[in-house]
This record gives sequence, structure tokens and C-alpha cells, in this order.
Amino acid sequence: MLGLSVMRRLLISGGMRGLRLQQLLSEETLRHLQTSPHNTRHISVISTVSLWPFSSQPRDFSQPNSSWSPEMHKVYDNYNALCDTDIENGEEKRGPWRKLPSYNRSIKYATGGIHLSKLIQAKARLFTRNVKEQGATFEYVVFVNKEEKRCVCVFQAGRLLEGAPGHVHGGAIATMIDTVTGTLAGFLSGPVMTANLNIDYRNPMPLGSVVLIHSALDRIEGRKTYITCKVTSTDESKLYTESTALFVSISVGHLFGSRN
Ligand SMILES: CCCCCCCC/C=C\CCCCCCCC(=O)SCCNC(=O)CCNC(=O)[C@H](O)C(C)(C)COP(=O)(O)OP(=O)(O)OC[C@H]1O[C@@H](n2cnc3c(N)ncnc32)[C@H](O)[C@@H]1OP(=O)(O)O
Repeated sequence: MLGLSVMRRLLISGGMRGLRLQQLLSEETLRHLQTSPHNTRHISVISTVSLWPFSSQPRDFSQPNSSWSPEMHKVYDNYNALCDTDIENGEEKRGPWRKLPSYNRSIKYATGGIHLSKLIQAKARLFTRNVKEQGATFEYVVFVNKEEKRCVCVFQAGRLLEGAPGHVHGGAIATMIDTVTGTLAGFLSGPVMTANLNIDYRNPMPLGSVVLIHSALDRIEGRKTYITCKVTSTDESKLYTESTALFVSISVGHLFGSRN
């Protein structure tokens, strides 16, 4: 959602950084960045500053780490295998599943963010990736299926997410639902913001649980993208939450105070 003008510049200039971005963004988002008239007025501003003052190889938090339980590893491996490339009749064939990378700064999806520094503190971090201790809070990986317009997130809830004794805080669950539904909406519709999020909590989720967050497109009506979401146990026998979310497409200007 952030730094779209900066992203556009990277896309125009191409190269390794652009490739990293293209791995993350859907064709819809890329098309928006490349064509939106809202983005053009920012280009001249950033063209005069040096880009990428931070690491050019930001850490991808969607990689397995030692805090992951055997169950987390197993489910991750299952979905990761669906992302493999098959060879059929000597031709490489990619399946519909992709693993999305995840960083701890929104601006790491784009560039150094000098242009955004008045809006976003240099110390800003993505909410779900702001605790350094592995496994303490949100451990998750999102896999997206473009053809079926849906995604699945494997989520392991850490001990610092406690709400009711021994169980995951409802706000932490809402955060993950917002993140996963928002990721899918952004993937399908380009830059969006959450307008409405409605959650029914059906069963308490024990701390340390590994769960699946299944998210799917319901419909798109003009600027509105409606997403449904269910959180289940990994064998899908237990239902933790059911939810719906509405995302509204925005222009970059929306984040800078102007309306569409
Ligand atoms: C390029 C991609 C880059 C990717 C990389 C970036 C890094 C990402 C990293 C990691 C991914 C993690 C992903 C996280 C995701 C989290 C997302 C959030 O949490 S966003 C924060 C919380 N949300 C807000 O703060 C919004 C605050 N609200 C607003 O700004 C506005 O109200 C907004 C944009 C929602 C709508 O405002 P208007 O002025 O643009 O549009 P109007 O005309 O009001 O509404 C448009 C249509 O939507 C309906 N609408 C609006 N709000 C509604 C509501 N609450 N309920 C029902 N309908 C609503 C309206 O009735 C209207 O419908 P009709 O076109 O007339 O049919």
C-alpha cells in the first residue's frame, strides 16, 4: 500500500530490486503502479534523491526458523511443494500456488522510503514482524493461488499473543485475518485499505497453535473487494473464526491526505 511512486520508479528502472517487487505483487498491482496517473506527480520528487539506503537484500520472514513446531514445518512443506515447478514433455510448468515473501518494513517492499519519511517514522515496523525474538508473536507464511483467487496462511501463534489465559488474544487473531485478507485483496485489486472487518469467534485458540487462515475472493464491485475468511486447525476439523472483509481501492494520494 505504501511507497507506490517509489515502487513505480523501481519498476521503470528494472533490475534486481524490481524483480523482487514483481515476485510480491500481482499483475493487477503492477499494472496500477505502471499506469496510474495518481503516481506520476511523486516521480519527480523521488528522482532527485538516492534510492535504497537500506539493505538491498531484506530478510524474508517467510523462511522456516528454529521456533517453528514440527506441525508448522509439515504444513509449510506441504504448501511449499505445491509451489514447485513441474517438467512436462520437457517444458517447465508452474502450478498456480506461490509463496509470498514477507518483510518487517512496508518500505522494504519498495525502497528506502526517503520520500515517505514525513509520513512514516524511520523506526516504523510492520506490526506483525516487529518482535525480533523468533516464535514469540506472529510466525506465518502466506501461499496464494491466483487461479482460484484464494490464499492460505500457515500461522503459529506465539506466547506473547496471550488474551484469555493460555489462549490467543482476539485482537491478535483479527490482526492476522486483516493481514491475510488484505494481502489477497491487494494481490487481486492493487492498493487497498480495510474498510470493514467482521469476525465471529467460534472456538478459543490455544497459545502455540498452528492454524490455517483460508481466505477467498467473494466478489469485486467497482472499488470494493469483498473477501471471506475462515481460521481452522491444520486438519480443518476445528473452526476458530469465520469472517468477512471489505477492502476499498485507494490511490497513493489517499495516504497523503487527498481523497480519490
Ligand atoms: C501496492 C501494494 C503494496 C504492497 C506492499 C505494502 C506493504 C504491505 C505489507 C504487508 C501486507 C499486509 C497487509 C495488511 C493489510 C492491512 C490493511 C489495513 O489494516 S489498512 C488500515 C485500516 N483501514 C483504514 O485505516 C481505512 C480508513 N478508512 C479510509 O481510509 C476510507 O474510509 C476508505 C479508503 C476505506 C474509503 O474511503 P473513500 O473516500 O476512498 O471511499 P468511500 O466513497 O467512502 O467508499 C467507497 C465505497 O466503499 C463503501 N464503504 C466504505 N467504507 C465502508 C464500510 N465501512 N462498510 C461498508 N461499505 C463501505 C462506500 O459505501 C462506497 O461504496 P459505493 O462505491 O458508494 O457503492
